[in-house]
Amino acid sequence: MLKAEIRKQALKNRTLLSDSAFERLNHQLLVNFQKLDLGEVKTIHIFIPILEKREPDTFLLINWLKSNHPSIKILIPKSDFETFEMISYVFTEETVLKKNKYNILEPEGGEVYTGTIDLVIVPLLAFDEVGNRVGYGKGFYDRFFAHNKVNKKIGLCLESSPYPKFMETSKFDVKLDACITPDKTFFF
Ligand SMILES: Nc1nc2c(c(=O)[nH]1)N(C=O)[C@@H](CNc1ccc(C(=O)N[C@@H](CCC(=O)O)C(=O)O)cc1)CN2
Ligand SMILES: Nc1ncnc2c1ncn2[C@@H]1O[C@H](COP(=O)(O)OP(=O)(O)OP(=O)(O)O)[C@@H](O)[C@H]1O
Repeated sequence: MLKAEIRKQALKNRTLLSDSAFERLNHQLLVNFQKLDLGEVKTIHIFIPILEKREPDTFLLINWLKSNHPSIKILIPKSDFETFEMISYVFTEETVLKKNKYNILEPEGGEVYTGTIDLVIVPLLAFDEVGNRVGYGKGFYDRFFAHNKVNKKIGLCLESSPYPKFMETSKFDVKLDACITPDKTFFF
């Protein structure tokens, strides 16, 4: 199956989820996220979800981090749709979020972070058995990994099974170290 077809199918599957199924899957993602060893982690880059598009509810993860790992610096992305690059902003109680034209909440002003990032949580539509990913297909995360120093990349996916290894890979594709799904976490 081509990535474009997988993307289409995964987007469709998401729209078919009932509210209660979506809530249950998000809770399971949180439980599996809580099992990660965050001992060495000082900075986490995490996306703010487009809940109306049924993206994994990372607010649950962010709130858990704030309560249980208050010393971890939380970074959120701001996208430039001309260059397809993302900039990292420090997410604090003072951060003002504003919707961009794609309905993504993004920081307005605040502190830009340019140092090493210990862990990036990556939004996924699907993934394969060796850690290749399918996102929206604009290459934001591939560019981000090419231009930033990142120690670990972990995907969040509402679908619990990997696809067979994608045949279609490009030199820009950066593999995940792990993928958290509602059923289990896969390590690659
Ligand atoms: N919540 C969230 N934030 C994120 C991402 C993401 O996947 N989820 N990104 C990950 O890259 C970056 C933004 N990437 C984007 C890539 C493509 C489109 C886009 O083309 N949207 C179209 C069609 C989307 C669709 O097929 O449903 C649209 O909304 O009209 C939007 C954002 C950074 N922030
Ligand atoms: N570092 C880079 N420089 C230039 N182009 C890039 C770079 N990284 C990725 N791209 C381009 O961006 C597009 C990404 O498509 P791909 O199907 O891999 O997206 P994806 O896996 O869904 O990823 P994402 O979630 O990052 O959008 C490809 O056309 C690729 O050539």
